[in-house]
Amino acid sequence: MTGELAQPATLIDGKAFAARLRGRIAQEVARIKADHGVTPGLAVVLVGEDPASSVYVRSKGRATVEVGMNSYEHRLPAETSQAELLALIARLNADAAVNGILVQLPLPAHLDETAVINAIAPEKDVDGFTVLNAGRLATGQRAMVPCTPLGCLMLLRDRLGSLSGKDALVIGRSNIVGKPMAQLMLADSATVTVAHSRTTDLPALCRRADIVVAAVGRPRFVQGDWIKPGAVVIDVGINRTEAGLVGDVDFESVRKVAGAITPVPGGVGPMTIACLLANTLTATARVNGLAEPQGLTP
Ligand SMILES: Nc1nc2c(c(=O)[nH]1)N[C@@H](CN(C=O)c1ccc(C(=O)N[C@@H](CCC(=O)O)C(=O)O)cc1)CN2
Repeated sequence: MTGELAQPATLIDGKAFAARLRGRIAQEVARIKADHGVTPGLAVVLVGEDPASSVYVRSKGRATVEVGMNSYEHRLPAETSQAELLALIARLNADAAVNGILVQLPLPAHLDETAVINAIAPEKDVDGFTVLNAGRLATGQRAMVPCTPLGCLMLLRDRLGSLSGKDALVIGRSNIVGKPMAQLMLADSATVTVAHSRTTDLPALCRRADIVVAAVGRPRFVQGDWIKPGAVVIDVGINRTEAGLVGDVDFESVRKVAGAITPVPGGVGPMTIACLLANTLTATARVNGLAEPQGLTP
């Protein structure tokens, strides 16, 4: 293959980075408890029994308690109606002990995901998925930022220092990852291209990119001969295949060309949960008029 480097790519250890971030959050939680008598609270709502979602919700609850926050888990049956779900969200919006609310996605098909998300009070929207927070992010205003893109941004800044002037390619245009990721890198003065299923000549676009964020939901989609030597590759994919869990990047071919790459598992995934805790702490500080801990927001 052309462009192979003598050294394989550096592994970006998201698991270790996330552990350090959770450690910092735990210190901040202890400090605001001691100084202000405030304990952050996170409510997570799961509708149905999707096995992967169930695991994520359990991990979120465990991580919440481990950093000293209160965790409120609401597991609802798959046949929960829209009205019942909206009534629960209204109760959580009104509950002063709850600083963050998260509805685990995807929801069962009979529920209106957009309406459910937008029922969450924007100041408690720790997923950053409400239209108000998405609009604030897009217009450069103070927002709650979606957890996965926030985690990717932290890893990129840690690796590169500044993103200014870098050519960045986001593959995928979802509201959860692709669009907010593009907004965050644009705000950091990268030159950002968003590619999707109708993009022509994706490999050519990819070869120009100093940064590639793959969030396309297709196992091992991005190939080594698409990568500019030395580029930083962030793999957001979580695909369960017969060969096990794989990302959206063909790890073996890409690592020979890239300068740095996130593995799957152990890359972006753990950052998603750590950033959820970061957002919950930020939401708690904001609602109580406390100084926001540094380094948890873009
Ligand atoms: N309301 C939300 N729903 C969903 C989100 C989200 O951010 N908010 N993101 C994903 C799922 N997700 C969190 O909810 C998530 C995915 C993956 C991981 C993770 O740590 N992955 C591990 C591998 C774990 C495994 O074996 O499955 C890794 O990559 O190392 C954490 C959270 C969709 N829904």
